[in-house]
Amino acid sequence: MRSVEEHRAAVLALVGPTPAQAVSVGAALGRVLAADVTAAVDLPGFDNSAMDGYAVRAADLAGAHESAPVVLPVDGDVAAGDTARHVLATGRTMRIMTGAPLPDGCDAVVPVERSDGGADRAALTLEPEVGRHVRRRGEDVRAGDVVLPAGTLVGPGHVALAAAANVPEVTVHRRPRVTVVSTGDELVPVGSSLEHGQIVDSNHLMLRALVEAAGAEVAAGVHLRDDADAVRAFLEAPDGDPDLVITTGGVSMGAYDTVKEVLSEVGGVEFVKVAMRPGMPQGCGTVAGSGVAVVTLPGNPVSSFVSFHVFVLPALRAMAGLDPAVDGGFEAVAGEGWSTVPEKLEATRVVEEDGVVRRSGGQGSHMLGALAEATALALVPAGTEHVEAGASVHCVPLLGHDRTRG
Ligand SMILES: Nc1nc2c(c(=O)[nH]1)N[C@H]1C(S)=C(S)[C@@H](COP(=O)(O)OP(=O)(O)OC[C@H]3O[C@@H](n4cnc5c(N)ncnc54)[C@H](O)[C@@H]3O)O[C@H]1N2
Ligand code: MOO
Repeated sequence: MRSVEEHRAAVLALVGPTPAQAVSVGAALGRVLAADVTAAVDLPGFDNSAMDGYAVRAADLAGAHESAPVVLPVDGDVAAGDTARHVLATGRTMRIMTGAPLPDGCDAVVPVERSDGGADRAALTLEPEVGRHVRRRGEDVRAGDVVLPAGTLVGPGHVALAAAANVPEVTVHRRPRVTVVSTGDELVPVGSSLEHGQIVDSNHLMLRALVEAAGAEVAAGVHLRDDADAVRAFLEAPDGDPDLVITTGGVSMGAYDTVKEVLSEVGGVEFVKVAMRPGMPQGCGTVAGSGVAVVTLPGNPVSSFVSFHVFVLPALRAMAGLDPAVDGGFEAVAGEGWSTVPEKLEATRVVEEDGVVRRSGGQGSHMLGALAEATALALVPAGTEHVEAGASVHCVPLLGHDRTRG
């Protein structure tokens, strides 16, 4: 049997980073920078006031105090957005608002709270030091600084910084494009009236949701019956011009396991047993002839879900320009004991709260009822028969519950 690491490496070998493209900074959320972002302007762009108050020359307020105000004539206002260049004369003040450019000659700001609020003459009760309540040009960022390095997964704060640095477009990796294929004669669309033996094609919607939750794009989605010709025709020329095709179902030992049957015949895709539970039957490769990269996931819903996290997610990260090895893994304490199979790595679906994990109900690979509550996978290594209550277990967060991916 192949180890989890070996199969993950085989899947990763199929893919590489997607090409770079320019996008407007406002559309960069969730994308990975393919090039450094360099500030076009200083931040702040000009010396400005941190307070609503009075622009002053600090030396004019020597000795000012609550009990000994210094009264200065007010030479008008400077508001945020005022583009005029004002000059502050010695022995005078101007009312100034937060973010407004400092008049030439001004070296401090007295907050309005330390005044009588006068508009023509103001009594000021603070003796400020030079620089008090002043935000200096370039104190945060200098024009020409690399503010975001290539490889950054763009979050809201990164969008804000690039925009403030007056960078209208950034270069990012194209979102990985994934075509999702579900297979099986028993499957019908959600909302159908179910005949005996039929089930809803939930993996299809589940895998689409996982692809999107991973920040990738669903290039196309299709359900195929267990018809070898239809499966062959689709996999040789899949819809959506995808970077990767993921299939679910039809990879085990059954008489109608069409994906395995067809791709074994076409060639280029290897079908293996991986020492993992759930998710033992797996396949991956490039379809001979077309060169389409395919990862074939098992059909059992929980197996498919777990396999996506363990094998497909690292590949999507690599395609997006991220480090595939970063998985947000964390150590937790088992809040209860449970048995596992010693021959395989067991991906127990768990609920994590305050660093303590418990199983999320039944662990059967068909049990979506128990899966939905899970927040993480506890990865119990092969060789373990029982996880003892109180033991430390290594966990990875499920998509939507990630804490430290990036
Ligand atoms: N004789 C053996 N039988 C099985 C083995 C084995 O080693 N020897 N392995 C078992 C394991 S482990 C798994 S996992 C499954 C994998 O089977 P397939 O990938 O071939 O999947 P199917 O047979 O098509 O379906 C399995 C199961 O999942 C349901 N299913 C399939 N697709 C969907 C979907 N899109 N949405 C919802 N549910 C789906 C399907 O109805 C079956 O119940 O094989 C075991 N058997
Ligand atoms: O591995 Mo299957 O994936 O155990 O149900």
